[in-house]
Amino acid sequence: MPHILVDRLVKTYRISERDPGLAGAVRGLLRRRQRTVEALAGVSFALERGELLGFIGPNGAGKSTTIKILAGILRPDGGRVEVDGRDPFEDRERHVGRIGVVFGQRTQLWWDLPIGEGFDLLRDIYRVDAARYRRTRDELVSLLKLERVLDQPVRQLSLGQRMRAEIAAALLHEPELLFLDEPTIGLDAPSKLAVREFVRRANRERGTTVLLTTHDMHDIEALAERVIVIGHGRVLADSPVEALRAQVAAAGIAADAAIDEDEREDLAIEEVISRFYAMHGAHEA
Ligand SMILES: Nc1ncnc2c1ncn2[C@@H]1O[C@H](COP(=O)(O)OP(=O)(O)OP(=O)(O)O)[C@@H](O)[C@H]1O
Repeated sequence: MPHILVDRLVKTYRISERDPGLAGAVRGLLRRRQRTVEALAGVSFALERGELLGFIGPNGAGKSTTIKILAGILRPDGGRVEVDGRDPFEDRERHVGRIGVVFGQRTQLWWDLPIGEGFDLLRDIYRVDAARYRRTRDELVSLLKLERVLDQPVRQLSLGQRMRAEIAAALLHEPELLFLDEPTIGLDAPSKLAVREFVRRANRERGTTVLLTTHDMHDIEALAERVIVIGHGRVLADSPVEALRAQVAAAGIAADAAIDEDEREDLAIEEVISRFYAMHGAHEA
C-alpha cells in the first residue's frame, strides 16, 4: 500500500462575482453571480514511504489545493485520496496526529506567544508523552538553532527564525509524513541552506516522507529525486529532474533551437523548468 494515493482528484471553487461600483454592489445583493475555478482536474499519483517528492508548478496550478486535501483541511469534489489507507478528511482527527504541515505563507504558531510556549501547547494538542516531547523538542531546537529565540513571541521573529520555528512545530509530534508548502519563501541564502539540510536529514535519517512545494528550483535540485509538475490542475510530468531536462533539450532540438550536450548540462534548473512550463502552456493566462 503506498503511503499516499491520489486518484483522479477534482476540486472546484465557486467564486462570487459582482460588477464594479455601487450599482454593481447593489445588484450583487439582489442576485449573486458565480464563477467556478477548476483547481484540480483529475490529479493522480502515488508516493511510497520515505520518498521525498518535489511538487512543482506555476502560480495557480493547484499545488496548495492538493496539499490542503492531503492534510484533511479541504474535501475534494471528486476522486479518491488515501494516506496510509485512510481518507484524510473523513478521518481527520487521527490523520492530523500523523502528519506535519508547514505553509510558508502563513504561521501556524501563536502570534503573541513565545515559541517555546507555543511548542508546549502543541504537545498538549497532540498529547505527546512528556519525556518523548522533551527529547524531540530539544533535538529540534538544537538542529534548527532556535535556542536564542525560544522566549520571543512569533511576531518578533525574523522570517528565517519563524520558518525554522514552523518546521520544528510541525515535527514535535514526530509525524511520518511532512507537507512543506514553500518552506524557503523569502529566506536568505544561509537560511535556505539550513532548511534544505534539515529536510534532507529528516528524510534520510528518520525516513520521514516529504512532499515539498516550492518555486525555488534550487530546493528541488538539492533535495528531490522525483518531481511531479502540475499545470492548470493536471499532472504534466512525474519523473526525475534529469528526465525533464532531457525533454526540454529534445524539444529545443525538434524546434531547430539545438541544445548540444554541453549546453544541456549547463542549462540552469530555472531555465529547464521555465521551458518545460512554456512547452506545456502551463503558465497562468
Ligand atoms: N479559496 C479559494 N477560493 C477560490 N479560488 C481559489 C481558492 N484557493 C485557490 N483558488 C484558485 O484555485 C487555483 C489553484 O490554486 P492553488 O492555491 O492550489 O495554486 P498553487 O499552485 O498553490 O499556486 P501558487 O504557486 O501561486 O501558490 C487558482 O486558480 C486559485 O485562484
